[in-house]
Amino acid sequence: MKRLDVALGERSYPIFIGRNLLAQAELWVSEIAGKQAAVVTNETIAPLYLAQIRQQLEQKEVCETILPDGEQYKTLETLNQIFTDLLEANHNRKTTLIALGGGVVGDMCGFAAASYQRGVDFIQIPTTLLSMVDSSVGGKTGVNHPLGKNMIGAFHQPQCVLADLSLLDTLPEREYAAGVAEVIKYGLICDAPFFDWLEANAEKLMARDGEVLAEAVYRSCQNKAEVVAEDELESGRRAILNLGHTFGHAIETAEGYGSWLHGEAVATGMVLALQLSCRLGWIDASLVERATSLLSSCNLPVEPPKNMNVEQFLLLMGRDKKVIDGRLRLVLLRGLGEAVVTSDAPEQDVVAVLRTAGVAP
Ligand SMILES: NC(=O)c1ccc[n+]([C@@H]2O[C@H](COP(=O)([O-])OP(=O)(O)OC[C@H]3O[C@@H](n4cnc5c(N)ncnc54)[C@H](O)[C@@H]3O)[C@@H](O)[C@H]2O)c1
Ligand SMILES: O=C(O)C(=O)C[C@@H](O)[C@H](O)[C@H](O)COP(=O)(O)O
Ligand SMILES: [Zn+2]
Repeated sequence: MKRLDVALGERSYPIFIGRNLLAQAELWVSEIAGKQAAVVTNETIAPLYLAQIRQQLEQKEVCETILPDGEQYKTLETLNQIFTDLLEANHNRKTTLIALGGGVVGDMCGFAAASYQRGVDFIQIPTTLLSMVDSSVGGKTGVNHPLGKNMIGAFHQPQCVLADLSLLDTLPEREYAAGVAEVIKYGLICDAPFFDWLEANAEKLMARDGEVLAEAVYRSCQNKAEVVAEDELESGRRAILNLGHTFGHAIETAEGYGSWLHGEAVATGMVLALQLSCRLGWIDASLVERATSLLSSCNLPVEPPKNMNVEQFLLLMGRDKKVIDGRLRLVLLRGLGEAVVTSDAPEQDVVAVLRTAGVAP
């Protein structure tokens, strides 16, 4: 088992990474300060792992919420189910919420924890690769709105993150690949040696080789923890974690949340962001090719959907949370491992990149 710490002063917390960690109560049950705990999970994960959680929480007064499964349920309406269950079970401000699931459950449980009785503790037990390497770390929580992705939410840090790699044994291939997109993101934005290592180990990573997987999760969390520690509330540098997301969120929103997985939309979004960086003369075409080929070899899409047009992209990208004074702010690369947040990309170049990628006007 390996441990990393997210250094945020009094909000600091550990990330534990290893196999068979659920059974190690000293790592996470010890973080529950009171006698009440509430598990939030979904209908797919509950039959797989809820019994193991219950076993560890025998001494606690436990409330359970089992959400419907899917990005399309990451909404304010579904969130209310958590509040209703907590209130019916008389949970007070000393309760601790436990997110057992992927990024959807984690983001919703985290937002419930941020807002239930004005804020209670929560623990992240991520069950997907994506949630282990990204969404469980850093305290971004929230839900989608039909008009935009993650538009309602709060920053709320967990008490700890338990990344139990054995839970990935049941994760479907397509979901696993979606997580790999966010892993590759770290190499591109801030860790060139990690990108080189991923190129060399892509086959083993996709085969879920134990050592390679553990290293990929560790390096990803380390990179994310460093960025978050520097800029918890995204007033500056943290936005680099959004590489590909302005394009990607537009795809997810246009497709109605769910037909494109988040990681898939980010993969395509990163390719578009790199193509734009290249068009502006900031990176070589060879880097765009390397990234595209790595993402492709990990079974990720690298071309935008054929049913979206440029107008739709620009409308949805215009609602991105990074927009200031009506100007798009994009995460682009100045080199491998050198992401920048910029409003210097002219709209005509964004349009040209989309058109070259086959998007209709
Ligand atoms: N807060 C953040 O910083 C952050 C970062 C990245 C992504 N996100 C959000 O995370 C979400 C995507 O997360 P995700 O990719 O984990 O998707 P997800 O939560 O929808 O989970 C993917 C699918 O896998 C199933 N599943 C989960 N764990 C499983 C397991 N161990 N075995 C079998 N099936 C399992 C789920 O039920 C679901 O059907 C998006 O909403 C995205 O916006 C948030
Ligand atoms: O932690 C962050 O910061 C990120 O941007 C990580 C992203 O991978 C993640 O998808 C996040 O939810 C996007 O946040 P948003 O603020 O662009 O909605
Ligand atoms: Zn993301």
